[in-house]
Amino acid sequence: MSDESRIVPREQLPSNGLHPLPMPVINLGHLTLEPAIRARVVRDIAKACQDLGNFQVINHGVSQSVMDGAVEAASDFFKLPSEIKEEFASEDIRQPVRYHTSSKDGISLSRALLKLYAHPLSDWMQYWPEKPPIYRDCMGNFAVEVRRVALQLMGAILEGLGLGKDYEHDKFEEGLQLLSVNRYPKESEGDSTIGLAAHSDYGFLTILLASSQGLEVVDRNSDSWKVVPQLPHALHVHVGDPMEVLSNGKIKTVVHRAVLNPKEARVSIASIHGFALDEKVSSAKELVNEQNPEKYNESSFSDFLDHLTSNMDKKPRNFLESLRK
Ligand SMILES: O=C(O)CCC(=O)C(=O)O
Ligand SMILES: [Fe+2]
Repeated sequence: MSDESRIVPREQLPSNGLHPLPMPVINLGHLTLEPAIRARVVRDIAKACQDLGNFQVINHGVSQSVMDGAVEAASDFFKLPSEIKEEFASEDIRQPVRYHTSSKDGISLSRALLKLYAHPLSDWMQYWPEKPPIYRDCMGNFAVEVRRVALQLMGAILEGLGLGKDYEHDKFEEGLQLLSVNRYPKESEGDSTIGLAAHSDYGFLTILLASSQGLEVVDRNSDSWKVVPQLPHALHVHVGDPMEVLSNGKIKTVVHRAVLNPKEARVSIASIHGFALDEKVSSAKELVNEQNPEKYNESSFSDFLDHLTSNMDKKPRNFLESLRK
């Protein structure tokens, strides 16, 4: 996603697309069971975050009808005549609702994007599209439900880091949620086989719902691209730059991209979760010591947007790298 991500020169990596990534699948329902079971799930999530940076969740509490409704609303929006969609176009990357199809951001090679601020919903929904008529309800229901999953996961990850599930509780509760609603053409109709080039996200967590396969991630073990399998009823989760900062490098951000699907146009909804616009993220003091000195300077989402704006005309610099001490 253009505004919440950084560009990484990963194009040189071999594409190993035929080999799907072995994907941990976490049963989130087990998080609310007895302490011993919860502790095991927390360990599995912590391991997935540290080893791979991504995993999938099932039994997450977002109903299939809510997921289908969000995908339908997204698809129907992108089918609207251009002049209706273009009403949401803006050069200002701070706009809470923004539509674009150009490759000005350097990473949208063959995609249309509608970016929406989503939390608190009552502040932002009034700016969302009113067409198609199901849009606000369907996307709003998904936003609320997926945010609950994100907060639950964040608690488990913080617990897994040894910080306790309520670490910085208020900052997560009051944090931003952004939806990147993406539409990619069928492969034969795209300008390039890549829809969205390599990047990492500017949120602690991204939860992704997609209508079909197309997401690829860099597998750290083989340093090659791997296809993310599309599992029924599952949501895909990956960590972003602020998680690397908060964990002082214990958890690494995930470089990913979207390739065009050969069989059909594809819609994806990435829900991105961070602190409030001006709230700084720094490495947890509990994870900093003589052996592990603080690796990053603190920054806010607002700093990231400033960074994007000031690098817009040049090849964008990697934001996370710019924070490294
Ligand atoms: O469409 C996808 O699979 C990925 C989308 C994504 O990475 C994003 O919106 O940041
Ligand atoms: Fe992304």
